[in-house]
Amino acid sequence: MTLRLYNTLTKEKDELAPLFTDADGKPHVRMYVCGPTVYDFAHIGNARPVIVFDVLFRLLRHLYGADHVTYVRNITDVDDKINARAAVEYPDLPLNEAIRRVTEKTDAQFQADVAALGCLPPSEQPRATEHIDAMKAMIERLIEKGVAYVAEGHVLFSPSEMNRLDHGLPRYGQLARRSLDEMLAGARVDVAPYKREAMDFVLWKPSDDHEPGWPSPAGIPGRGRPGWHIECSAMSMAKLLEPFGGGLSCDDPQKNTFDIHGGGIDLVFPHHENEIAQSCCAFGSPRMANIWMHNGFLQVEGEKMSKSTGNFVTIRELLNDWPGEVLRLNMLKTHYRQPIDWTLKGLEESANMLSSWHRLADLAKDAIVDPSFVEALKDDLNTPMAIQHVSSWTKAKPGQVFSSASFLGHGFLIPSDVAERAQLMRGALALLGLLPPDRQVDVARVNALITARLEARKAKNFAEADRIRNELDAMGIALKDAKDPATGEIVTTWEVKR
Ligand SMILES: Nc1ncnc2c1ncn2[C@@H]1O[C@H](COP(=O)(O)OP(=O)(O)OP(=O)(O)O)[C@@H](O)[C@H]1O
Ligand SMILES: [Zn+2]
Repeated sequence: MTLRLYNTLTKEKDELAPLFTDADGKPHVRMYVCGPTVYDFAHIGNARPVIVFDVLFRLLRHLYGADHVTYVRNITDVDDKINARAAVEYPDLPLNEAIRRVTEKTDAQFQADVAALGCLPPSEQPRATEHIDAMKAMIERLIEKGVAYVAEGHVLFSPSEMNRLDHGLPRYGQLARRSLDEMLAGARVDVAPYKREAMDFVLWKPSDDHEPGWPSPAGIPGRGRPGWHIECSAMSMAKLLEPFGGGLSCDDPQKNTFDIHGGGIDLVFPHHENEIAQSCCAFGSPRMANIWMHNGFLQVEGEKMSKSTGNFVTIRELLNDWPGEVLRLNMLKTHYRQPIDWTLKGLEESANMLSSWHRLADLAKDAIVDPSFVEALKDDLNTPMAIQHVSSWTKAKPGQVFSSASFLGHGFLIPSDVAERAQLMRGALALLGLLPPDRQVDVARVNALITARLEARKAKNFAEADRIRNELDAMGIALKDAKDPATGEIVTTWEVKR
């Protein structure tokens, strides 16, 4: 089966068909996920998209090869929430210096938190402040096309003007499945005076002298700063279109569409709708990204975990009590589109489950990736199904056919050989990012050191042999020497210490 992903745009599971081909003739997948606004500790709800799209990134690397996937997750380091936090936290510093301190500190915390949750660094993590020129170029293009206008030092995007353009572009509201007329009818009455219509949204706004700002686009005097939505349109252009032959100077729609765009379900409207409006109008392309994926909410007692309601627990706090892999597994037990209720009981179950998995994986030195396990992930990242499969390796009796009727309609055979099950377990855990760092054994290095130690012993260089044993010990590897009864030679086996 090819990889199928649920697409918010089509409301169906669509097959991924990468648009770009690398020089070696192999397909290249491009994925963009909206990243954090860096002003405060991330909560475990914010970790959900990071973990979900990390699993997808790992799966794509497995299916297409690590060199054939580009995953971009941005860092929003210009935002009024950041300005507000900086003024409160460092009232004695000039605002721009205070902002720099807040964003640097928060970004470092975020990177450390998500690394502890087993997430690989994305291929690129562009910062909004490094792409202001790209934002300005897009804004000027949108004004030229008549879908954006200048008013009182602001630049605003007009969804009504977009819908008046008649050239195969998406209608505003296509992703959210809401019509612009309905939205306008239901809009608030206290619309900012510089907006022509209630649904118009900000591309650029003026900055006071003490606020962060850059020379404004489109001949507007003075300084200003971008709105949130244009940041993602510009950064995805800079990282996923221009390096692949697309961009503002290219009017080939194929070259101005990338493969996957993701984020939490709350980003569908207005953020992603507005990203689509900006990008499709700027490039004249019918699609910004082919597949739009959205994760469901992490909830506490039925309510979305969020900063504003105060019902949140930070990743950092949870990491004090639980290994990152337990938090990660607890997230993956639920399908990414379903809501998760975050409970202590769930965490305890995940901890138990994971320790039995690790015990089995520790029996193996090598990893094998089980095709049925991968099939589950290829079906819209069905992690609960994949986990059910993995659990069967520890639970069911070897040799038994595990007949889960729901498992893609087939039963599957549990290998009777424990060594084989251990290898499968190691492969599955690596693909899900659930091996703790001390269990991610560099097998080639261990084997090379063991060979070197045996050679040292043969040469009666016992000091060197002991040094190597100590080095392996520090890596968490325990050695066992035995004599091969047939040849009389020393044979060394190893295992990961618990
Ligand atoms: N409870 C949650 N469950 C799943 N994803 C979430 C949750 N809260 C935020 N996200 C996601 O985290 C990412 C960062 O979002 P954002 O920076 O808007 O979060 P936030 O400002 O902390 O939100 P809130 O104020 O609601 O807590 C987005 O992709 C968003 O969809
Ligand atoms: Zn975005």
